[in-house]
Amino acid sequence: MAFFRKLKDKLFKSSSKLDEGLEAIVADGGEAEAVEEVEAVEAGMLVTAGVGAPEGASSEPVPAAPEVPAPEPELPPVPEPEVPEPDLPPAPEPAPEVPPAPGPGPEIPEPDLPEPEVPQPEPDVPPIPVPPAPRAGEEAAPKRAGFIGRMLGRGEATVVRRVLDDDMVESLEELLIASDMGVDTALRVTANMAEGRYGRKVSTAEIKQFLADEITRIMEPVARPMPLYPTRPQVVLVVGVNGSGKTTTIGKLASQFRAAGKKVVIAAGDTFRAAAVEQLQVWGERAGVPVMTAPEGSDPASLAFDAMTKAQADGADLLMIDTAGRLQNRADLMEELSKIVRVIRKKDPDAPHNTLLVLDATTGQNALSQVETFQKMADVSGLVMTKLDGTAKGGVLVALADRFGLPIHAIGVGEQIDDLDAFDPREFAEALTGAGSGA
Ligand SMILES: Nc1nc2c(ncn2[C@@H]2O[C@H](COP(=O)(O)OP(=O)(O)OP(=O)(O)O)[C@@H](O)[C@H]2O)c(=O)[nH]1
Repeated sequence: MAFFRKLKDKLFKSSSKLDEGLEAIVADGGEAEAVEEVEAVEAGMLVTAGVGAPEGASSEPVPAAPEVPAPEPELPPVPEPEVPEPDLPPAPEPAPEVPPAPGPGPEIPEPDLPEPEVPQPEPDVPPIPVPPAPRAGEEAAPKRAGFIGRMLGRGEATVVRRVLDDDMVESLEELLIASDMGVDTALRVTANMAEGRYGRKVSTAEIKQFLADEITRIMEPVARPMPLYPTRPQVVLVVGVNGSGKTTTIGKLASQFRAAGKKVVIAAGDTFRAAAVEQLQVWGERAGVPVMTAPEGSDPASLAFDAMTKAQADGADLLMIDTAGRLQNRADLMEELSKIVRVIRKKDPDAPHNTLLVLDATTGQNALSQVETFQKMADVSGLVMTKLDGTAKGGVLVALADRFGLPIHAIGVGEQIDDLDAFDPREFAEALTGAGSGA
């Protein structure tokens, strides 16, 4: 899917941060297992040594890691080195030139494990990329390098798996909090994900998929495009703090609505800054949509009223009203927003039909307080999250969905006119966690 690829490419910062963090967590205390042992574990034939699986845990099958071939139920519970692996490419042996595996992914070979804790020198093996900032007490990178190094040396197919226990859950919580998911949401996501899986061995690929599934579950109810009504004009008020991307979003939306055959009018409600009006005019030109303006410093509520009158007279389908960026702690500016709403309701008591709050993903947790404040002032009906490209804070979207349940109509992933798309929870979750990336 083209957009998925685009989103994955553009969400690289969040994704790589989570990717690397998850790999480090699994590697820290994880053990390399031969692929056939993994198969056996997935088929429910092996019991994790030293860890008592809680009652009920074994009743839930562990989803197969994407890179692992189908289970072979007839295998004995102990890995048999002599079991052939016809579908594996012959491993170069030794393979010093093989670059270090970036993930637990197409993992490397090792039938005669386990004896993982015996560190072996690997003078000829290139160093593994060090995962980011290990948390206090973690020594993920060195351990992982040892394993992978030995695996590379042997050229045999293995996957690193770690028992899902309290320590691992705690590390996952910290990682999700660091990705701006917020404490409450991070705790809920990890708890739900771990439920029924305690005591099981999981690979990075599986953890990513479990997380993506849980995030998708939270996000699905809020993924709704902006509703269109038969009312003419449907008034769309666009609000948000300075620089959140309101003007850009209006330009992108206007372009899409126009392409869908809608007659659109834009009102440049930021009458305080001449530059803002000019910027909107540029977007109007790009989108092929007229932009109504008012002299600098004039009352934005008055412009909104005039724009309503014109849009009604012209039979426009949509009137999109830009507003000045306002900080949520500026009571005077927030009051001015209320005035715009009061005035346009003189023309249509149901207006605005949509109040879009545009949030900049890079502001992280501050987005939560912005929603709270704007909800009080402007009865927000939906969200647009911009600048998801290139931020490590994409997790805030999960927190927003979890806490407010407001519809997310669209996400911005760039500055170009077509860099706005419908919000797809599955694609977002997989892009955020790196699931399905082969790791
Ligand atoms: N990378 C990226 N940049 C964006 C996105 N959306 C908007 N921008 C950029 O963010 C900056 C601010 O966008 P504007 O649309 O001017 O924001 P605004 O909310 O209208 O700003 P004010 O009028 O100051 O309140 C511009 O440089 C945009 O190009 C996005 O999805 N991704």
